[in-house]
Amino acid sequence: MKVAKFGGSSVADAGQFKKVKQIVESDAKRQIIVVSAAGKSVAEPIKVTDMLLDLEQKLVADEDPEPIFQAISSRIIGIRDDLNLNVNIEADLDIIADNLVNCSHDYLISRGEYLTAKLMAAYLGYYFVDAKDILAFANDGIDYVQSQQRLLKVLSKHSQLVIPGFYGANVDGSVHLMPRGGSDISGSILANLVDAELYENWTDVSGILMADPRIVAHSEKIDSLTYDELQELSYMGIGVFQEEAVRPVREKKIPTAVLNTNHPEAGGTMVVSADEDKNNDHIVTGIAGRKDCTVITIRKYQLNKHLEVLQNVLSVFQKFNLTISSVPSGNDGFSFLCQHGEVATHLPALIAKLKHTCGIDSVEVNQNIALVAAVSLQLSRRPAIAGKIMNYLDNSLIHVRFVFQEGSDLKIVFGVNNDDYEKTIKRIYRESMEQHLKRISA
Ligand SMILES: Nc1ncnc2c1ncn2[C@@H]1O[C@H](COP(=O)(O)OP(=O)(O)O)[C@@H](O)[C@H]1O
Ligand SMILES: N[C@@H](CC(=O)OP(=O)(O)O)C(=O)O
Repeated sequence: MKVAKFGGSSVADAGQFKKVKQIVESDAKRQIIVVSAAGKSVAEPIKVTDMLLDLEQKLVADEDPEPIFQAISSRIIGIRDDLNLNVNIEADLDIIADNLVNCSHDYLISRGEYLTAKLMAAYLGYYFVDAKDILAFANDGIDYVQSQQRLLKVLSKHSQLVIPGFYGANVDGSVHLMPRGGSDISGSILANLVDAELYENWTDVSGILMADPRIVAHSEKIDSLTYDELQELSYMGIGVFQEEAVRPVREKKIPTAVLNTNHPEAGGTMVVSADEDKNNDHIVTGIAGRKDCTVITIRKYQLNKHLEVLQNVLSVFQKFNLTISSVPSGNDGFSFLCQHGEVATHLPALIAKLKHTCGIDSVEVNQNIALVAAVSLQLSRRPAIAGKIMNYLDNSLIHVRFVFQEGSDLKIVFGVNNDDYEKTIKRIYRESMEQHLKRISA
């Protein structure tokens, strides 16, 4: 059995639905279909999920939600009518409208997936199952045992299912929403639950590219990479596969393919375990990064002898509810990396608290920093690669503010100024491709 997840771009309109149907019907093993909410297309500049978020804003601001609700409804009804489907989707829209005022955030934002899956099930002639009746979430994440029991029960009666992505249910039965891009996670969990022979993640690019195609035009495709490499790339920000979607497939070593709904014939990227990976001749497997980081460096003379200071500092970060990664910077210092958007409003209060309650000698803040990571299994085997990349950047006059290697040595991260972000990615890409071409022609 195969689990196939189709992203928002693959279900953006009736034309995309037709492509999905062709793909699904070309392989009888594609029995579990997961869909995102209708996403962007040439004619539709906004994802339904973002329209729902706008709708929620209107409700919070006590403004009239009707125009956005109508826009969402006409998009969904438009797909239904273009496909000549006999589905009373108005009944579902009425229920959502009735619930608007009192419903939870998770319920409202998940309705794009719910409605899109209803249409897809009717179009494919598959059985619709609500994700909240399958994916059970407890406090510490997905409950695999309960979710599997529920899924197998449905599968014993219906062998072809469409399930909305992006949500499941809490213990009390209410909707549990996943992070943005979460349909990838739903598909991956479902693949785990049925021990799928393949998890297919259908999107609008022919696989995972070595670098973001919006930065490096005609970037080389990664033919295969390991779960760990994908995890690192996703963590660093490649949008094509949600970071939390790696674990469920890795746990059961389920081969995972990233494929293009618009060009199924083009092939894609295979994600496999390290012992099956064939992509050993690139010095860098992929490059990813993100802008707008804030680096907060604390210093304390002989910090290694005063670990209680670090403990105090960490508890301050915890109080402000910040997601951080931390890096030792020399004997007496420690740097904490945060996303600017998350830390900006708290910065003055955070700095004051760090200065006055933690027993540190100094605190320094650097903003507008971009992180760029080169990820490769080869980095752990050939440490000199890190030095080579540093050389390329130095030759390009890119000021590297700091470097660290982490993630079981699979990734080396360069901190550069925001303005150098694209240039850094392009430079690492160009040099690693040149090295690769030299190696294969030698
Ligand atoms: N390294 C990369 N390889 C492929 N796509 C990437 C990469 N980095 C960023 N992307 C972007 O991710 C997009 C696909 O993710 P997403 O928009 O979530 O698709 P979907 O709607 O199918 O879920 C691509 O259109 C591409 O612009
Ligand atoms: N619709 C949700 C979940 C999702 O996975 O979407 P997509 O597959 O289009 O990235 C979002 O926009 O975040």
